[in-house]
Amino acid sequence: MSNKTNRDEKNFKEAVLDYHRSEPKGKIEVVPSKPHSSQRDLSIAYSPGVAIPCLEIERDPKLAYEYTGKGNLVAVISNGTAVLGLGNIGAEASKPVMEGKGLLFKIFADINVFDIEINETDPDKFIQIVKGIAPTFGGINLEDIKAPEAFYIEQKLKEELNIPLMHDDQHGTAIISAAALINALEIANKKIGEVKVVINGAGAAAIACTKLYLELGLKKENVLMCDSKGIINHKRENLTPEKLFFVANTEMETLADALNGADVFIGLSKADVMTAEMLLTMAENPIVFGLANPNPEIEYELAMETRKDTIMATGRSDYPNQVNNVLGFPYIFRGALDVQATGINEAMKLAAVKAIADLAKEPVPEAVILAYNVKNLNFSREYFIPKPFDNRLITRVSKAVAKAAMDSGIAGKPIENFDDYENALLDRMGRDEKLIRMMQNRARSNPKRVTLGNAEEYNVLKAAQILYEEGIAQPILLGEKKYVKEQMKKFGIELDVPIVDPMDDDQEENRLKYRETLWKLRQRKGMNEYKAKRYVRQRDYFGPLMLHHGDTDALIVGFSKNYSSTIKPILKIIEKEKGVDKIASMMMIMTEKRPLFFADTSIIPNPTSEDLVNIAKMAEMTVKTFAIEPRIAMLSFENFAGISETSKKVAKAVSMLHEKFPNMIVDGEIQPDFALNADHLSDYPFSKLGTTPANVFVFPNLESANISYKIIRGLKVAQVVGPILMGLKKPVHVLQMRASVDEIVNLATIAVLDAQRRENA
Ligand SMILES: NC(=O)C1=CN([C@@H]2O[C@H](COP(=O)(O)OP(=O)(O)OC[C@H]3O[C@@H](n4cnc5c(N)ncnc54)[C@H](OP(=O)(O)O)[C@@H]3O)[C@@H](O)[C@H]2O)C=CC1
Ligand SMILES: CC(=O)C(=O)O
Ligand SMILES: [Mg+2]
Repeated sequence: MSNKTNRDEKNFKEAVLDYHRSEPKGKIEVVPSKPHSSQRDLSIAYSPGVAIPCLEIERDPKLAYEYTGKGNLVAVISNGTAVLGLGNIGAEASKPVMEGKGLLFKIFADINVFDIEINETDPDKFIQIVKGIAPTFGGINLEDIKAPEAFYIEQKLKEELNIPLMHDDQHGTAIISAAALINALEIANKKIGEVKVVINGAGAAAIACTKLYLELGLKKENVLMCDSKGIINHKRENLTPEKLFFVANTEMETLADALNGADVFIGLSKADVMTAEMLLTMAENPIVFGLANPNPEIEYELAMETRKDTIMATGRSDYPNQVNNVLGFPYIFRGALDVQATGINEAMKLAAVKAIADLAKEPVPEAVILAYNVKNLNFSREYFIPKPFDNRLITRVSKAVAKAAMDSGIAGKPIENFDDYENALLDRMGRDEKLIRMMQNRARSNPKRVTLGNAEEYNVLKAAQILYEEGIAQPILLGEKKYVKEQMKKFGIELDVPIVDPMDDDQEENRLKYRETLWKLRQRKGMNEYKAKRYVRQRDYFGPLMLHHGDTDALIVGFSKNYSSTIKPILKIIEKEKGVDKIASMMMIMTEKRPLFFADTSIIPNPTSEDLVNIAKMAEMTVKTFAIEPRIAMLSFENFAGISETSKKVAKAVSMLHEKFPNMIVDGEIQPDFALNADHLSDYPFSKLGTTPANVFVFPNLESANISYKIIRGLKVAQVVGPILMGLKKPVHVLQMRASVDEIVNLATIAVLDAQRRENA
């Protein structure tokens, strides 16, 4: 080991210990979930009030799910006999792992955990203890208990308890590795029914994994299983029933023998037991899962150096394809708890395998790509299993598991509406993407052609891929064809959509048509035919002209140019809507609770009262497109006082709005914190806003609007969508410079809805 590696390891060790000992020590704590500040609160939370739910539960034990936290509480229980790959280190020493699991349950699936380390190695006594504490919990996750005791313990407890219970090292590992195996086989172009598989390890994880692979089609005669003594063959004596099941009729003895010609190696044993020489003897495109923790059976670098065609997964987060049960247990328990399943059966496990395997083939959201600091993730040798921070796992896996529990008849409380359930899952995780999802669903019902400018840029290409694959829009890429294709290749983005290059020969007809139009539109504004001919070869003009002619339904531009130079050609070509004097723009701010809309954020520097009236009216109409009732606050830095010049301007706009549009919910001038707060609003009973907080903010000038949303964007406290251009006859929107992939996808989605609205108008 080099000095550098030594130093890195030492630093890492210190960092890990610091993390664990910093206050509050450990990784999880108990937090009250109900009010507790008054004497009355305490008399309800505890005696005497608490006796009432106690008696209710005595009458009907199922009511424990109603009146206590049981339904969302899982016990993570170990006796410390097979902790990671560290072996029998004892109950107390296993506590950091169990607390860690508690943390993962909470952050990934909002499940509360008590970690319980039991100092008992006798299986029957252990079972008795777990049974004794079971009433506390909605589910039980057994962890790091050594084989063969683990099989007996789990089996007995499953028979005796009727809550979701799973030994995660067995089934969690089986589920995730099976999903990875299905996908790795697809990449290797091999069939599960034909491959030769070597399983190294014959413990809890290995036995359960292999059994699940058999259910998926693996042939038992194609399996060679090895334990610490070598291949489990017919010559071996004193085998446990679990090992006996896998006895192979072979004279071969060693792992090296077994691997000769094998297609797949699954390591669930110990670090470094597989050598480069062994790997060299495997069949082509060898699938190598080195899953021992913390270090795999063969180091990733060594495997890849030895054979370039290796398709590899490990249990580690620092290499591609991490097979870790964190991809499964939070979501499997979430789904099982939510339907009050009486167990975790094969149907639920298989549903989880499929959901996880399928997810790896879908385009990866930008948030995940950013979390892993990579350029792109596409289904490939380097990515065939979803990443732990993929926030789609909760909806995909939990839904699949809950549904399987219902279909297989073990759900105590079936889910009535899976769309509502999906929303509840997302709400639980505090990710308010509901509106975006609703918008995307509506876009999908009638996807429109959306032309994306600057198509050579990665973010634009990635956004186009998502829009296309998710069926939100039919993207058209506007850019230099050759370069766009090169970039697609470079980023591994495969996308079969039209690429429009204004310079290309195949655009000659359009160039002529657009030249004529541009000249006619602008001939009294200094445009001559020669200039028009030149301009139509520029994308800034070509895109708006496509839109003008209906050769695209919507246009998204501006990724790499500033707003004002991007918007100029648009305004020369696309007319304003009837009755609109000045166009304006609006940002949608996706706060945790609900969306807010800010206008005008980028067009009218110092609006007059009349301008503010128009901005409010256009904002009202646009917000209605999202099926949201607009409640408009006309902002200032005073509340209904009209003292400063700014407030006077706003107050005048408000009185014009009240007179012209008596049904509009609009008032001011008001400060934003008052407009957002029901208590503060109640001080102004005369206001049209009543006591329901406003959701649309019309700012007194561009500076305040622009600065406000940029603070939010910069702080990353809420997703910002827009700017949504208001007042033009056609759906065209200008991106913020260097917009993120999500921002482009969201704005394109809005453009599709805009196009749909105009089609239906
Ligand atoms: N990546 C992941 O998600 C997961 C990884 N794991 C890892 O899998 C490993 C096993 O865990 P688990 O099944 O719970 O533990 P067990 O104690 O139940 O099983 C360990 C198995 O490994 C075998 N073994 C030990 N040394 C060797 C060797 N040199 N060659 C072949 N086999 C050997 C043992 O053989 P014998 O029977 O002869 O004692 C035993 O069968 C651990 O490293 C663990 O970290 C586990 C769960 C999830
Ligand atoms: C990941 C896990 O559960 C283990 O290594 O034991
Ligand atoms: Mg474990």
